[in-house]
Amino acid sequence: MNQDLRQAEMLTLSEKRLLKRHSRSAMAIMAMHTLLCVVYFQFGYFAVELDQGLLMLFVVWVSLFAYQLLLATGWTLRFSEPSLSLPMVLHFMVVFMVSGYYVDEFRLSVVTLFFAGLLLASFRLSGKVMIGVAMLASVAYAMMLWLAMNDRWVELSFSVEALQWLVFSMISVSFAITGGGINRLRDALADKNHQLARAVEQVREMAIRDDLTGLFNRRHLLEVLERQRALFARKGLSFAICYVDLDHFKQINDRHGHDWGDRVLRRFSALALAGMRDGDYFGRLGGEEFLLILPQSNEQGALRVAERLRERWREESFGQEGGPNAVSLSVGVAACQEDETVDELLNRADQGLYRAKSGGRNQSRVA
Ligand SMILES: Nc1nc2c(ncn2[C@@H]2O[C@H](COP(=O)(O)OP(=O)(O)OP(=O)(O)O)[C@@H](O)[C@H]2O)c(=O)[nH]1
Repeated sequence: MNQDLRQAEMLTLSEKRLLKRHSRSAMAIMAMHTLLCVVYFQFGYFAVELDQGLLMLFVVWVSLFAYQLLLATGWTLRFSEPSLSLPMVLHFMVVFMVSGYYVDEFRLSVVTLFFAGLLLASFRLSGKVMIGVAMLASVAYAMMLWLAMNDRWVELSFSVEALQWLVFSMISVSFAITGGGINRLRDALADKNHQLARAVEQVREMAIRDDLTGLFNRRHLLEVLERQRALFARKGLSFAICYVDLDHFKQINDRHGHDWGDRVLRRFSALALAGMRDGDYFGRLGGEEFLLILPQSNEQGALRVAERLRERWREESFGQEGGPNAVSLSVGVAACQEDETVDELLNRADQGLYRAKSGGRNQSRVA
């Protein structure tokens, strides 16, 4: 659970980083466009008055900063497409077409940066949406041209302007098609990453689980014990263990077959797991031996847990299904002592188990 939360947090963090990069690129494109317009204005090619031009600059940059702010705060993460690439590229389109209207001599050059916007959007938008945007841009260019022609018909050459429109439309569609390809590659890569992450998670699970029962395996139990041992040494958090062994298990295999032995092991695992407290650890050490690790427990508490498990297990019977009637268990209980190693603790619990076995089995003993 905690692992999932951590992963989700990391995903959100990397998504935030990507969004910041995305919005910085958008700002850079608009900054270049602004610079170009300012240069054309200086040389008298941008046909607006100074105050009108400043107002346009103000509107463009305020809206861009608002977009930047939404992205930087992570507010857009609630959307399925948090970079807002579609509104961004449409915003570029409107701005570039409006400036194109005012620059007759270099019209195509001021709308060229729209291709950079398309390329940026292609990291997020599907091929179909990209083609749609490119067609819309082509229509917007034609409308802008129609308005400019209406206003300044005598000065403009229809054939040159129409040719430039054609070039713009063709390049837009080409960018959209290439962008669609980039997008598909990105999706395939994301898919592969997802599969890889799942495979890593499966390998991790396989490394800590026992094949037959699905419980934690010996290696993981020893890791947990070392961790509990360190917590005890550092923070004084005590813990206890129950070393559990099914009685006369060899006879089950011998009389009822190995499959029945496996079935009993699985049934016992499920029963023990079902009765466990959150925060406790239960696993199979090997064969018919199991280990219960009880954080923040002393030996009396652990003894109660062991006895409860023994009682519940005694009520299980496989006789009606053709298996053994009742299988008892023996438990060795030990609480970790200061300066005791994990090996020493396990040995002590094993001694308790030995005493339970030699005392007639079907009982728990504290060591
Ligand atoms: N079915 C099955 N049997 C297993 C598995 N692992 C170990 N065993 C068997 O468990 C039996 C353990 O026998 P012993 O160690 O003599 O212990 P026991 O018969 O339970 O006797 P006590 O522990 O003294 O009560 C052996 O026959 C092993 O072959 C397993 O995964 N599946």
